[in-house]
Amino acid sequence: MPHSPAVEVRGLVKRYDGRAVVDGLDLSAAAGRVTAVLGPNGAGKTTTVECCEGLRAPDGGTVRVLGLDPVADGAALRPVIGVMLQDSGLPTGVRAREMLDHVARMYAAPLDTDALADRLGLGAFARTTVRRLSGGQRQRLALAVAVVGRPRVVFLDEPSAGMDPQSRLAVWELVRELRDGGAAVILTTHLMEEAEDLADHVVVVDHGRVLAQGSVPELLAAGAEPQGAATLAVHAAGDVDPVGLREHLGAGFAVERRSGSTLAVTGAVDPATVAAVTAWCAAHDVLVTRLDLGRRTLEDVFLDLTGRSLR
Ligand SMILES: Nc1ncnc2c1ncn2[C@@H]1O[C@H](COP(=O)(O)OP(=O)(O)OP(=O)(O)O)[C@@H](O)[C@H]1O
Repeated sequence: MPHSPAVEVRGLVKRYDGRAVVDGLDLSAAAGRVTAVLGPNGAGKTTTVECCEGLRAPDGGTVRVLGLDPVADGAALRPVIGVMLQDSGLPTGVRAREMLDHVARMYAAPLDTDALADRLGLGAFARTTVRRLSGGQRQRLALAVAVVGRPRVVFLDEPSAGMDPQSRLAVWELVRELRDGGAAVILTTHLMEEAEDLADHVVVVDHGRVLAQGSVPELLAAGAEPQGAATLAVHAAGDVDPVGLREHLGAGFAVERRSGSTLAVTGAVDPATVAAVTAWCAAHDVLVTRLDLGRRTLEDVFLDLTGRSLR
């Protein structure tokens, strides 16, 4: 029998003030898989996820979670889904640990709250009210609350936003365990590293539509450089002028700014190109701190698909 997806979204439309912020979006997420939804600010990720959670009613299309309609069948779904909202959504006057224990009591077979609190480091702020938690602490509590009921489907909206590196690693480990335990995990993120590390399936959305989807290797392969071309990332200690370097390298090379001090040189990069780049940098008193050849990242694919301008 074919395996039906845990979450299936077909032709989803959601309008605000007559404007479609989700505009015919298709998405499916399987059990035992992490599905990452990526997209620029305002792309429609949260709106899509909130339609799956039953928090918003679609204006068009269908959403099914474990075969049920999240709005009409909300009561049946609530015990088997876990939700971590972007703004945590937790009541602010309750102490952190009391909140977790209270939610745990609502489920038939919750996780051991001592162990969960321990691994997410909640002990340090167990008696602090939600209102007084730092952003990262609140995120950790919201994640614990989302998973304590052993959900079959977990929605995590930017789960590691604002977290320190230690917390992020703990979150990633927990997400992998949920997946390995058979849950369908759907997460939104702006962290390409998070998607590369965790996701079995990546869905890139913009303007409320899916631009591309697949595994990370599939997306990287689909956006590969033309035959013979490669990208050399030039990381420098200070600002680098892409126009000057492009003129120095001549026709056949494109030079783009990736961030203030990183340039991407694309073309038929050979040893002479690398020498020309470092010679130009030396002549302009630019200290090169790192050179990376070739490895296209998910961020490259994302920027190619969604453009480089701010929204
Ligand atoms: N309740 C609302 N009323 C009106 N507009 C809304 C409402 N909720 C969301 N929007 C608009 O819908 C669009 C999509 O928002 P959404 O939160 O889904 O984007 P997102 O991809 O999650 O963005 P981000 O990465 O910034 O979290 C935005 O332009 C937003 O302003």
